[in-house]
Order: sequence, then C-alpha cells, then structure tokens
Amino acid sequence: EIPLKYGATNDGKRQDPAMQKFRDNRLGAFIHWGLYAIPGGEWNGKVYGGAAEWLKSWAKVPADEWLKLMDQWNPTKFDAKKWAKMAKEMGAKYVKITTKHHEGFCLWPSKYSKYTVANTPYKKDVLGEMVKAYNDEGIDVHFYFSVMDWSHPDYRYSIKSEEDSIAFSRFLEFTDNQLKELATRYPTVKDFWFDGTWDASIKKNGWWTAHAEQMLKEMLPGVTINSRLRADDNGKRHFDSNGRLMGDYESGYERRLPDPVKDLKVTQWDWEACMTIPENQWGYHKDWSLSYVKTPIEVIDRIVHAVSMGGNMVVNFGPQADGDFRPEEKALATAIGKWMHRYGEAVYACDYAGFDKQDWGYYTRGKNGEVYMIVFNQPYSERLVVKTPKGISVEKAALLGTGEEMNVVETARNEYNISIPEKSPDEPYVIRLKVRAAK
Ligand SMILES: C#C[C@@H]1N[C@@H](C)[C@@H](O)[C@H]1O
Repeated sequence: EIPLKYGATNDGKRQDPAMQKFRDNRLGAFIHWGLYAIPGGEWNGKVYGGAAEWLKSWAKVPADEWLKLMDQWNPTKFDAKKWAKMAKEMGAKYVKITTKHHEGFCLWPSKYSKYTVANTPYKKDVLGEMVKAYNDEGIDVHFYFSVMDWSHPDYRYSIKSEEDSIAFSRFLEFTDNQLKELATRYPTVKDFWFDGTWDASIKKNGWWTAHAEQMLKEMLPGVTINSRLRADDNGKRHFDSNGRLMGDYESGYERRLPDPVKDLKVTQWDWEACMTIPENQWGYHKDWSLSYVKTPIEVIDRIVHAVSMGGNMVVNFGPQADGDFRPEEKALATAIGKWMHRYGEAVYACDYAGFDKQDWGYYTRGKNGEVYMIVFNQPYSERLVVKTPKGISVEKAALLGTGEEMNVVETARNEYNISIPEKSPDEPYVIRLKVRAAK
C-alpha cells in the first residue's frame, strides 16, 4: 500500500440512496451549449472538421476575440420547458449540462467572471431555467464543469515558476468560488462531472481535486463526483496509486465502451460512458456530413452495451445558437424514447447479469433477479444460444411486450436454445428469462 493523503475515499461501490438513484437512472442526455454553437465549426470562412466546441483551438482564435461571440449570444428560440419535454420523451432520467466549457463562458450569471450570460443580449440565467424545467419533469440535473478555462489569465497548463504557482493558486480559488456558487444557486444538482483536468498543473495539485470533491459533498450531501476530477498525491488520475477508483464513478469512457468479454473488470465499480452522435461533435457543428452519424439503433446498442456491463450511458445533444435543436437530434430523441418506452424495463435499474456475452446481443439483470436478453442480431439458426453460469437454469422465456412464450430447449449442461419470436419485431427486442439457482 502506498500511503496517500489524496487518494480514493470510497471503499467499493457507494450504496446510499443518491448513488442508487444515479445507478438506476442508467440513461442520461448531455447538453453541450456555449458560444461555440454560434460559429458551429466555421471560422473566417473555413469549416473545421474537429469538435465544434474546440473551434477556438483549431482556428487559433485569441481568447479576447473568441469571447466577443458573447455579443451574438441571443437564443431567442430557447424554451427550457420544450427541452425538458424532449428529454422526458427520450426517456432520459438525467441531463448533464455544460455550465462552463473550456472556452470559459458561463451559462449562469457568475459574479466571479464577466464572461457570462448576464453580459450578453440575452441576459437571462439559462442554466437556472434548465435546472427548473428538467427538475419539474422529474429529471435529475448534473453539472458538467471544465476546470481548464481558456478565458482566465491565471490558468496554467503547467507550473514552471513561482509566478505560475501564484497565478494558479488564484485560479484554483476562482474555481472554488464558481463551484460554491453553482452548489448554492442550484442546490437540486445531483452530480458534478468535471472535465479539462488532464494538464500537468492539475495533476501537480491532486490536493485541490480532493478538496473540491470534499467541499461539494459537504455542501450537497449525496452529490456524486466523477473520477475525471481526481488526481492523487502522485498525479495519478481516475485510479489512485493503489489502483482504487477516486470519485464515485469511473468517467473515462468517452466515445468508447469497454469490451464485453475482455473488460469485465469494470463491473466491479460504477462507471458512466458518454457518446456523440457524429464521430466527434459535442457542441453544435453546422455540417454533420463531415463524419459518420450514428443511427438510432446504433445509439440504443451503445446504451444497452453500457448497462449490460453495469454502466450508465449519456447521449450527447448540441443545441443550436438560436436555442433550438437540429432535426436529426429531435428525431433521435424520439426514436430512443419509443424504444425505451417499450423495453426500458431491461435498462432502467438494471445491471450486469453475469452471463457470457453472446453474438445475438446483450444481457441485463433486473433487481428481482430476472435476466433480460436484448437481441440486436437475429441468428439465421433462429435459435438464441444462452449459456448460464454454473448452478443457474432457465425456467421460462417470454417476449417483453406481447408476453409470447419462447421455447426453451436445454442443449447441454448450462446451455439452452431459446426460440425467436413467431413474428419478428422490426426492431431490437427483449426476452425476459425466469432463471432458477440450484439449491
Ligand atoms: C476533449 C474533450 C471534451 N470532453 C467531452 C465530454 C467534450 O466536452 C469535449 O470537448
């Protein structure tokens, strides 16, 4: 054991009600909204294919020039109630909102920065409107917060001098003030998802990351904090120098997922993945033809993949500068919602089932021990192979929705063929298994 002052604070998965709710929510939506939505990936007539919220970096725009975009921040079509209805229709149980992305523009009227919605033509506290609207729909709100802040003169990528150290101390105090401000103004927030924490300056200040976690947990009992905030005494991130997860859930799966066979270690801790619909666009980009755009079924596959390994999935939306969503995102939210309305029983409050992965799709397990088969790939054999863990047998199999009983044929010890539905649903479908543990 390496002695640590700023290492992991949880011993295993948190089991308190707030963490249970985080876990049971399973499906979230990300909202990436900021000044970057205005240029939408284009600067001085050139369209950049990189992530739109990083346009300032791709086009090498000086901070003071970039922040002039505030003069154009006027989302006249913004309607928080409509946004909340869209999330509700999608079946998202929580929404993660970029309170401040790397650009430093705050969606709330922070008194610690002049780069906020208060100093734009729109003036209004859009974050406050969103928090109320989502909460009114019974949707939890999580705050994304970028520690790296391109607008702040005291931010440092690394600490190379006494001057750097003094400036960065001022920056960390500024950051503390903004975090306390967010926790005080919006006390119904359930989670802080930190980003922009990969620089040497943060890794050198692991103490601060531990302090920030503790400060928020004292202010908001039950609040969850992602592992990406955390660095330990030695600058180790996410997992401390003793291999223990810091924060309350692992948050490294950004646009990627653990392998269902090789990466089963992730079932030992809570984790949350997040994904974009195009290959890599979080903020609004005007031209989605520049990369592959996932279909609704490909998004649903990723949602189920995460839950089948005991994780959450957050699907990203990048609202337009005018406060409306692009048609593709509205259509996606509707399609996901239709599927979740029919088959959400196999997702919400479900977890890793402990069955070996099969080619036809994924397993999840409900709280009452029922096992769900979520079928994405219909086999030509018309038989769905199920291999149960030792001592577990399959008693019954029924199609979710119609209740149609599937034939269950034992083909070998702990091996079964489950028949496919008489009339194949024209979408990924779910079979609920009744399993029995040998006495
Ligand atoms: C890199 C990076 C950031 N992390 C994702 C969640 C987006 O916010 C992207 O800009």
